[in-house]
Amino acid sequence: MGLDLLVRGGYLVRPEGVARADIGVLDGKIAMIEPQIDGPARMLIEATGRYVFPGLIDVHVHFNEPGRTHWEGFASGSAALAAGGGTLFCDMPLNSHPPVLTRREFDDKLGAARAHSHTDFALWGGLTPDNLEHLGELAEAGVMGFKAFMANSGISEFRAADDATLYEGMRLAARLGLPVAVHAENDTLTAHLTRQIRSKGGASARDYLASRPVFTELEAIQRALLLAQETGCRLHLVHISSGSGVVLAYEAKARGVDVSLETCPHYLAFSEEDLERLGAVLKCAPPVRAREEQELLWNGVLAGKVDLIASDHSPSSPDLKEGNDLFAAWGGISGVQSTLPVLLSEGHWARGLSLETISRMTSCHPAQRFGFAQKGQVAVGFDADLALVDLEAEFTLNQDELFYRHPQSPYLGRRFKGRVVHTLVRGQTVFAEGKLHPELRGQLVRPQVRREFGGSGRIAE
Ligand SMILES: NC(=O)NC(NC(N)=O)C(=O)[O-]
Ligand SMILES: [Zn+2]
Ligand SMILES: [Zn+2]
Repeated sequence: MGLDLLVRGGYLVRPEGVARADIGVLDGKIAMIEPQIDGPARMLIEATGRYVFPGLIDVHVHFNEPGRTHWEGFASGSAALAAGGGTLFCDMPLNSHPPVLTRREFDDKLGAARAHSHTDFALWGGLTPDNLEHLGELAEAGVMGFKAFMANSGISEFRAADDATLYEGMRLAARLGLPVAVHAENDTLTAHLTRQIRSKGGASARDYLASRPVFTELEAIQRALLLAQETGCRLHLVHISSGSGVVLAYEAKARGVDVSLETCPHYLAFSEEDLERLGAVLKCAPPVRAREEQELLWNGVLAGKVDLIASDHSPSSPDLKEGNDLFAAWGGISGVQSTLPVLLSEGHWARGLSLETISRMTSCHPAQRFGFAQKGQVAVGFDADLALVDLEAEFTLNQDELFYRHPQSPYLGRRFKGRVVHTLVRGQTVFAEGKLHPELRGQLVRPQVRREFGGSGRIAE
């Protein structure tokens, strides 16, 4: 059989372990995996000494197109994703404008994503008090699930979901077989504390941290878990920032609540002192936490309690990140390019986190949880979405290496060990040796809904 591509000699990172093998690709799929494949193949990639990960699936990005493309956009966002070994991103329904609350906005975003994305993509729909009657049409259109904010989203046209909206939205989502993802922070308490601190002139990093303490996150997590249990809705907790949050959610999961736990590289890489040092470029909600919470979060990751890691890449135009008033600055950081380097440096090299666990959290689990049946594993029959990594390469992240529309990031100037050298989407190179290969256009990946997807959408151990 003639192959389109042969990836030769790499160490494949697979759920069952890391082992050396060749990969044969035909029509964008992995057609064979053998200790040695002799071809013939139209193209050869020499991967000796490289680690071959399944391409990263980042289930939480804000590329902000259409409507706020001057903040990021599909072209620059997906290029950065690919430079970090990513092959599939899941775009949030905001801060694109208008946000994705109806079929019409879904179609507009789909058109823009097909025209400009260099990798494959899936799309979240929104769940707000304004669009309960549109969830059905969004499901039909192909959203992977519904995203709700329990606290202020920072965007006036995307309103926070009150308890009644969450409850009704979850009931509907359960019937539609789709998950609900929540940004879990208590709106009343964070707004109250913010007002109190602002009225005394508070504006510093410490003031901002004091306005969103861990318990305000825990309260919202707890409430979301109860609502999921009551409605039978599959719940996805986005960006859990604290180890205490992981402990709370994992207990519920162990009791049988259908919940998946996401955290982000910035909560693992940074703590409160870093926010004081770096300022607005590291501002996000929930905020980075105290060292003890950060270590507790690492414990959760090392113990396999965190299902998946996503970037929550949420940039803005640079002017919104200027100044010393931490409350006035845009909340959201640029990191989609750095997920794997952070996990390799701080996880694998610094803490002994296995490569298999890293790839489970960044690829296999996201695919299983959200029903991306063709994605997430280096295995025969799956899409040939691959990230080739030089595990030993050390580098300092420089501005000229960032593919973001605005080359700002809290990771600038940081030292990393473990570098992505080549990324392929469906067997086609999109990034190699520091350069974007812009030819490929991404496709929409629709979720296989629970009923059809091996019956569960649950993450295998
Ligand atoms: N509107 C946003 O993009 N918000 C995001 N911002 C953060 N995390 O600071 C988020 O995911 O909540
Ligand atoms: Zn959020
Ligand atoms: Zn987000």
